[in-house]
Amino acid sequence: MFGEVSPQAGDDERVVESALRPHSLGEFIGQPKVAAQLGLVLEGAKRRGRPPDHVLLSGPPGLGKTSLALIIGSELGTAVKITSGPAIERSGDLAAMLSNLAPGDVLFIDEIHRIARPAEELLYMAMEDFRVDVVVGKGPGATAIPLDINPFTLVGATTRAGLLTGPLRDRFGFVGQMEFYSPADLQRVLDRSASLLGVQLTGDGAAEIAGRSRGTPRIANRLLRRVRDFAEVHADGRVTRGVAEAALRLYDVDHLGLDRLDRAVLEALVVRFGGGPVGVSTLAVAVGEEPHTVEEVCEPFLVRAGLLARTPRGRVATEAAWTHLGHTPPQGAGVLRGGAGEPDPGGASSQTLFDA
Ligand SMILES: Nc1ncnc2c1ncn2[C@@H]1O[C@H](COP(=O)(O)OP(=O)(O)OP(=O)(O)O)[C@@H](O)[C@H]1O
Repeated sequence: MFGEVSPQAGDDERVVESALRPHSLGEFIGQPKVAAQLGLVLEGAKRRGRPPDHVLLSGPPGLGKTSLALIIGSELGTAVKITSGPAIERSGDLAAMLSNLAPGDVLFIDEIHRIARPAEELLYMAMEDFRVDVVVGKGPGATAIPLDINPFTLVGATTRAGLLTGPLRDRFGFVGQMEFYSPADLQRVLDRSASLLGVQLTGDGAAEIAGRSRGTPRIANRLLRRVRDFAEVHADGRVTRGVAEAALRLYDVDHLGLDRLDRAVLEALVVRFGGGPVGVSTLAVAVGEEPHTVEEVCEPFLVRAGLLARTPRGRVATEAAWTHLGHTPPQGAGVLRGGAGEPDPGGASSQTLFDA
């Protein structure tokens, strides 16, 4: 049930992704607020010689939550055991995991909002008192035997902090809200990755890729690898602005960084549903995707980019979305001029991503 810290050999893309991970807070680019706050939490714990408070990291996929969980382990000099909410099917599985932790270990639970309810309840006592109740027997004769476990630090990651129950959220001593990265920080991520991969990346090439990376380091690194392929096959291997533009055109990544699925969502919203409002499930069916993929992968960025708004009545395309897709926005009232709906679940500020 525990995942390995290093991914399986043979899975090239994941091996590269792991190789590109920052290993210390000093190496971790961007997220100045979370990094500074977390640095303090870890330093305080180290000085006291005690495991730090439990940490919840929240934000859209690919912003560095797993990287930070691994960094917490390496900064503390302890092992990190990895699992995920959906992988914990029975509370007994979680009890076994918790009782196998060595003193001070970090337990990383990705997608913690998807943990089953009985396992979540077991986690409460483990987080607070470092104890679990092991239930022996079934039915009316069942008894709960309390079992001490070693002090540990739970690091939970979630793309949907709002779905966490109050009691679980309250047991985290530190909550880090990850923000989308600025283009300047993404350029630094790209420069670092290029030097680790031995790719010649020019400043304007990095700027071009950064501007199309949806504020997300994982996407920046993925685009860099695709552009590198293009540079090696169709050019002299150097990643310049021209090479990046040509490669990303080939891979259907537009100048705002929208990919095929983002555009399909916007196109369905604008063309099939006249700009909305429409429910997320209907929208997901229209593009042949799972509602949670549309909600957790596409929407945070589309909202942040001011292309889609979440309103109490459903999803609505903004005027910018109509224009971006090459359609004329309907005239008159009712067309939103910016992402004026519900705030981005990633918690990103209202600063536009495309101002650099
Ligand atoms: N601050 C950063 N500096 C440099 N590289 C980063 C940073 N954050 C993330 N990355 C890169 O982005 C990749 C994705 O990061 P990570 O897996 O930690 O994200 P995540 O938020 O856990 O995503 P998910 O929730 O989808 O698992 C990493 O392999 C790493 O190469």
